Amino acid sequence: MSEPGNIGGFRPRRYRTDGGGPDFGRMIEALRRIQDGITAADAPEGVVTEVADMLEKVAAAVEPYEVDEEGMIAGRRVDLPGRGQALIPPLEYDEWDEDHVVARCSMGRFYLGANGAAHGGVIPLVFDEVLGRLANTGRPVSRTAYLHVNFRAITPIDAPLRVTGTVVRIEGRKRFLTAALHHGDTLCADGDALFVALNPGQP
Ligand SMILES: CCCCCCCCCC(=O)SCCNC(=O)CCNC(=O)[C@H](O)C(C)(C)COP(=O)(O)OP(=O)(O)OC[C@H]1O[C@@H](n2cnc3c(N)ncnc32)[C@H](O)[C@@H]1OP(=O)(O)O
Repeated sequence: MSEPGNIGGFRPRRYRTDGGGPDFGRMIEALRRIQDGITAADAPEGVVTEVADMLEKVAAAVEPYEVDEEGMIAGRRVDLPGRGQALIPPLEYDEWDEDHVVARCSMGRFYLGANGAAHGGVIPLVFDEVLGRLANTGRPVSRTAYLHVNFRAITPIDAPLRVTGTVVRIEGRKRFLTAALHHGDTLCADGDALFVALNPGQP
């Protein structure tokens, strides 16, 4: 798999891989475990109080190191699952070029909607993430103008999922892409999106 370090027109330092600094990946993995664990737990009062105390200490430990967006690590570590951003399911990329992408992920309890199915809002999040990165691979930066999603079957949590994305065509500033999400042979969701390349000065 080849994955560009400098995507689209974003400033090069915005996207980074491990530079040998602090183990940010380990911290985000721990945070993902906390998200899943707390979501899944029905703990007794003493444990809830103890965990709340610990989490307040965790928050207090990192808050002095807040930086502005330009200096952030989360969301910019393209070598980490989900770019090191705990909102995004931990996507791992198997294939990547300027025309298509194939990724894997499994969504934990944090992403549960109900009855074993992933929350419906997570699927557009996954598609926007995968298609956004694909749309901007080797091209000037674009943003999502629309993203249409069809929910074809429930997306199970704690199960291996496959996400594919394809660039269908490009017309000037407009990039049309499609996405699909499978569990085994089951098509769980598909979608199509328009990304529009930004004009100078557009945020
Ligand atoms: C490693 C890092 C990877 C990062 C991955 C994450 C990527 C995530 C990507 C995102 O989620 S971005 C956040 C969500 N999207 C936004 O916030 C975008 C908000 N909208 C905008 O900023 C503007 O609407 C946009 C830049 C998309 C377009 O505005 P413009 O004023 O530049 O475009 P304009 O209105 O001139 O339209 C350009 C063309 O697109 C067409 N168009 C625009 N919006 C459309 C729409 N919604 N539906 C259909 N066509 C649309 C429009 O008709 C026109 O077609 P023609 O050139 O053929 O005339």
